[in-house]
This record gives sequence, C-alpha cells and structure tokens, in this order.
Amino acid sequence: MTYDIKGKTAIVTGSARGIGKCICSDLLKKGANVVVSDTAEDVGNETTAEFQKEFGESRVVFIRCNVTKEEDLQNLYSKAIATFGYVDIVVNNAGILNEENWKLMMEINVTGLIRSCQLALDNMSTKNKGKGGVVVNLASVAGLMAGEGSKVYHASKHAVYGYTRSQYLTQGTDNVRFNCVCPFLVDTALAQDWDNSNRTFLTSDLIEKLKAHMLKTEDIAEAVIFLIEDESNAGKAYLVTPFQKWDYYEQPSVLPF
Ligand SMILES: NC(=O)C1=CN([C@@H]2O[C@H](COP(=O)(O)OP(=O)(O)OC[C@H]3O[C@@H](n4cnc5c(N)ncnc54)[C@H](O)[C@@H]3O)[C@@H](O)[C@H]2O)C=CC1
Ligand SMILES: CCCCCC(=O)/C=C/C=C\C=C\C=C\[C@@H](O)[C@@H](O)CCCC(=O)O
Repeated sequence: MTYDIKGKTAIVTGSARGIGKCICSDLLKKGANVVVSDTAEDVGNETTAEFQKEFGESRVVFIRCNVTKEEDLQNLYSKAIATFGYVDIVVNNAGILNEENWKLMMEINVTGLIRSCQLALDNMSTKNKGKGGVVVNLASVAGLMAGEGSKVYHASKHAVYGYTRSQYLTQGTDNVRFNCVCPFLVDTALAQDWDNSNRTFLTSDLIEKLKAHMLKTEDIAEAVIFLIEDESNAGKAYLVTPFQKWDYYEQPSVLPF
C-alpha cells in the first residue's frame, strides 16, 4: 500500500544542509509542508528561503532546534503543529561524527533521536487521539557492521537500528510506522570529517576505494521517500549501498521459537 505524502506535514531534524536538506526538498516536491530544523540558524534560514522561493512561502518554515535540548524538541513539535495543524511525518536525521566528543555524539545521535520519537508518538499515536503517522530514522551501514576508526559512532547507529526495530513491535497499538535507513558513505561534510579522522586507522588504499563509491544525498532522499510511501514494510531497516540493489535488511532470527 502506498502512503500519500501530498498535503502531509513533515519535520526533518538537522536539515539545514546535507542529507536532511535533500530530504526536505524531495518531500516538498511530493507536496508535503515541511519544517526545516537545525542548530545552525543562518544556514537553516537560507535553506528555508531557498525552498520558499521554489515551493511557496506558506509550505515551509524554519524552527531552530538542538535535539539534545528537551525544551527545543518540545517547541519544535508544538510550533510545527501550531503552524500546519498536525505532524504526519518525522525524519530524525540530525547526527554528528565526533569520536573525541563521544558523549555529545551519543546525546545527538541516540538520546535526541529517541526523545524525538517519543514526542512523535505523543503527538501522532492514535492512543493519544492522534491520526497516526510515519517516522524514519537515519541509521547507517555503521549500525550493521563494525568499524575500527569510529567505534562510538558505530555504537550510536547500532542503537538507532535496535530502537527503530523495537518500536515496530508495538506499532499496532499506535499506528505510527517506524523505519530506518542504513546508507553507505554519502558525500557530505560529515563524510569528509570521517575521512580525515580515519587516516590513522585505514589504509589510504581502502579510503580511496570507499570514497570512489560515495553515494549522493539524492540517493538517500529517494530511499527515505520510498520508506515513507511503502506502508507494508514497517519496522525494517533499509540498506542503501552502491554495491547491491537497495533492499530491506533481513536480520537472522535469534529465538528458536
Ligand atoms: N554522510 C554519510 O556518509 C552518512 C550519514 N549518515 C547519517 O545521516 C545523517 C545526516 O548526516 P549528513 O547530512 O551527512 O551530515 P551533515 O553534517 O552534512 O548534516 C548534519 C546536520 O545536522 C545538524 N546538527 C548537528 N547537531 C545537531 C543538533 N544537536 N541538533 C540539531 N541539528 C544538529 C548540523 O548542523 C547539520 O546541518 C546523520 O545522522 C548521519 O549519521 C548515515 C550514513 C552515511
Ligand atoms: C564509519 C563512519 C562513517 C560515517 C558515515 C557513515 O555513516 C557510513 C559509512 C559507510 C561506510 C564505512 C565503511 C568503513 C569501513 C572500514 O571501517 C572497514 O574496515 C570495516 C570492516 C568491517 C567488516 O565487518 O568487515
């Protein structure tokens, strides 16, 4: 079954630039109203003005939100609802790669994402008189495999994967659909940082190979739109790599019953 994005309202965290910005653009093309949200206020306002010019002033707003701050997240949801009437779609995209400041990375990549999911449920769950909705979380292939150079980043993305799949187990009572997308390396500022910080761990040969296969932000936005529209695969992780056909990641079963 296909979920119709037209006329729906979407929040995308960390969307001033990079993958998040591209997701906003595709959601707008599909007819959604969009909340651009980020800590970077200047870039966020520029991005929003760009979108307003292309898609109309009334369809997109910028709301500043640091996902590590409870009051910012609450303000994000309440202002989005005050502006557009309801929130149907949430893309938890904000994320950093910073092994030195690993506690902040866990706060952004894991704690902030989980808190945003809880607020999505508070506002969208049919148990709370919501109309249901869709949440897509940005995990990574780093959430499905080991990595010598960015161990805490890998741990954070394993957490996103585990949390998203666990939400699926109760989605029947909430009518809020959860999926995560697990991209390979994407050509953004974050990937550039990873390249620099991994030079001590990875051979230059491997780095060159990885860089030669970088995805584009458009690839990830396309995958996110696909997940939002595909109502039949809730709870699953969607693997997006340049090496195979994009597909749902099948985790082996652990329980013998
Ligand atoms: N670039 C890559 O190779 C891959 C990225 N990802 C994930 O995709 C997501 C987006 O990454 P990129 O676009 O590559 O990075 P990016 O660095 O280009 O964009 C991230 C955005 O998040 C914002 N942000 C940072 N801290 C924030 C906070 N506390 N609250 C709200 N916003 C905040 C930044 O200001 C920035 O606009 C991240 O979750 C990342 O882990 C997943 C797989 C591959
Ligand atoms: C790993 C942090 C990078 C941030 C971007 C991201 O989220 C996605 C990265 C995509 C690919 C990374 C590949 C890394 C490969 C090496 O670390 C490799 O040596 C790991 C081998 C692991 C294995 O199980 O064979």
